[in-house]
Amino acid sequence: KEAETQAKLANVVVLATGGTIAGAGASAANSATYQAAKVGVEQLIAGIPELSTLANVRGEQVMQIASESITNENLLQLGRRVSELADSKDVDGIVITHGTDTLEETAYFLNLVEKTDKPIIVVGSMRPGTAMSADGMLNLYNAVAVASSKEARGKGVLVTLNDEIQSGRDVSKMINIKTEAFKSAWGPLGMVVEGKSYWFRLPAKRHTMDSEFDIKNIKSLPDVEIAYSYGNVSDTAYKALAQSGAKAIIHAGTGNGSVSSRVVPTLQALRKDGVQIIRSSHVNAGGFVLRNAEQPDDKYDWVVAHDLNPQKARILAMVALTKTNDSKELQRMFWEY
Ligand SMILES: NC(=O)C[C@H](N)C(=O)O
Repeated sequence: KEAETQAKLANVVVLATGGTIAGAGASAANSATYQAAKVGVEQLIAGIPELSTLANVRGEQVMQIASESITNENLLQLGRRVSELADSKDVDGIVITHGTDTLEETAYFLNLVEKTDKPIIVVGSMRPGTAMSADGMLNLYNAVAVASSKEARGKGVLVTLNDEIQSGRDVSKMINIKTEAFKSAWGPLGMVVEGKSYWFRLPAKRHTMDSEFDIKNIKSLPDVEIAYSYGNVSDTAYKALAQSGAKAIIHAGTGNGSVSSRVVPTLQALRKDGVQIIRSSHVNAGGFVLRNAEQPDDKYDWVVAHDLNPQKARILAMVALTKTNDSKELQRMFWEY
């Protein structure tokens, strides 16, 4: 009987990378002061016996780090492991436990490069498991529920926190002290309640199966850096980043990606030297940058990131640059993904 139930359940692999969801604090009152990346994947899974009613779950510790320290090498390592598992007929869904600081970057990266329609869910938590009212347990339970469901197939990489199912492309960490931390300017795709998912909308941008990028063809990622803009900004950071070898600079601009007149001549010169200039916005609730609005992008041969925030624009620029260095092609990709 037990073997029969097991055979019917989906096979879900939990790839653990660290973060607060694997964090531990000195006391239950420590919701904000703790060490990330302390608890191993086996302990995380064992802490939620109810997972066994959702799926046959097994864990793998891919790395054990706080996500602010993730490198391009880590991204590639994780991406390759996800791809191997997705290719296996014994795996129905993949969950990645991850720190929340760069969770949106990893989720978007996987959304671009994984050629599979199997569910890939990235999950984190805002409080360590040792804290009162820790959120990781339910977030992980929800992630496994979504990963084991047929309805999650073909919807791109998803993120489950705070009972919501978000698109890995759109979602961003908006606040660092609430469990309601992850938002998308365009709204969640659905909700998970008591292990069941309820869907309301679908992602419109190209992803996974429909993407022209494939982790199997990516050997390394080029250097793409971000420069932050504000009143009285100087061109020092832009110049230094270019000098250190950046192939593209994401301008984390004010408002609609506007560029200070103090910086425009430098960005024009850098573009002439071959550096791609990509205008994004750091406004909090979601930027929306349009070509030739605010700056003459056609004339300067710059690219706009549209609604991608600077950190997501960096991910797409790196992946795109593995295929092309043509600014028109880059712009096409920024509209399509
Ligand atoms: N809530 C978290 O997971 C934050 C942590 N610094 C991390 O990203 O690993």
